[in-house]
Amino acid sequence: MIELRGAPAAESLLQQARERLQNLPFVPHLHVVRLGEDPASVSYVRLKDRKAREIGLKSTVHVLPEESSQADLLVLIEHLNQDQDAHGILVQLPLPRHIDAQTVIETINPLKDVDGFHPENVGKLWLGQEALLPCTPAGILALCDHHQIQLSGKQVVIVGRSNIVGKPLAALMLSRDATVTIAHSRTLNLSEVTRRADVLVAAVGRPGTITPEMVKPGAVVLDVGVNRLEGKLVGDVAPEVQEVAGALTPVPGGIGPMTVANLMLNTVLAAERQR
Ligand SMILES: Nc1nc(=O)c2c([nH]1)NC[C@@H]1CN(c3ccc(C(=O)N[C@@H](CCC(=O)O)C(=O)O)cc3)C=[N+]21
Repeated sequence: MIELRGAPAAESLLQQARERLQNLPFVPHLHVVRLGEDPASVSYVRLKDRKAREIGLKSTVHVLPEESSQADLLVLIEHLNQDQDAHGILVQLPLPRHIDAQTVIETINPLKDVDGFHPENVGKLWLGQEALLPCTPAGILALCDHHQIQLSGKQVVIVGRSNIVGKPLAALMLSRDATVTIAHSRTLNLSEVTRRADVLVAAVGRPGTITPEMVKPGAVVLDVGVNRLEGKLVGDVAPEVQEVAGALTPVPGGIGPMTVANLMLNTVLAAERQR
């Protein structure tokens, strides 16, 4: 089993971001908005802020109280939309229940939408037009490229149909001429479907979802899960899958670092387009 480590692939994305940065007459500025003190959100936002500074971007984290109104959040976003010194805007998800995430996402200027979640960017992605791409799916493609995993003509099965991973990843895999299946919680005979996969992607958010009998021997397995289990970070793929897979991404140290690296690249790309 080949371990598909994210760090070296993430480094080449970061290198690309640094090089493009050199050719800009100003320093791009990433703004991350967080509501409340959910420990996972605090830790992810810190990771993004630290990496941004590390590669020489400006980074500001805006922390609003958990009980802030949706109107207050929208006012901040509209302010950042107007701000010439805000090139990337990211609102950390999940948001508290009294706030409608879709409304928030649609308020962000699509040119500054470094998450690639705005409907304009989603539409462009499916049309094959230039767009800001969602960080995790784009990171998955970059990881495949780095490890020379061929996608053209292959059976790619994605388990999970979220707007942030499953659906956009399907569009990106299609653009690479893969044959794409999206499976989900209602899929009948799930293991029959997953066993057809040359490349199997687990993006469900539940530990142990992918078990060895669901994997074709030798298949590439990409674990997008980030679950905290008894204080440990685990993916969606059961450890025993190592005995069957031809290649597997570790958690941590697999897709996670690719997501953060792509956010940095997106911030630079967004800044280039705002010149
Ligand atoms: N608007 C928005 N955009 C996001 O991109 C977004 C979000 N909300 N909400 C939460 C998820 C989750 N996410 C991760 C980022 C980095 C790692 C990461 O770097 N993980 C490390 C380990 C980090 C650790 O130890 O906790 C790894 O897998 O090696 C994981 C998960 C981005 N998300």
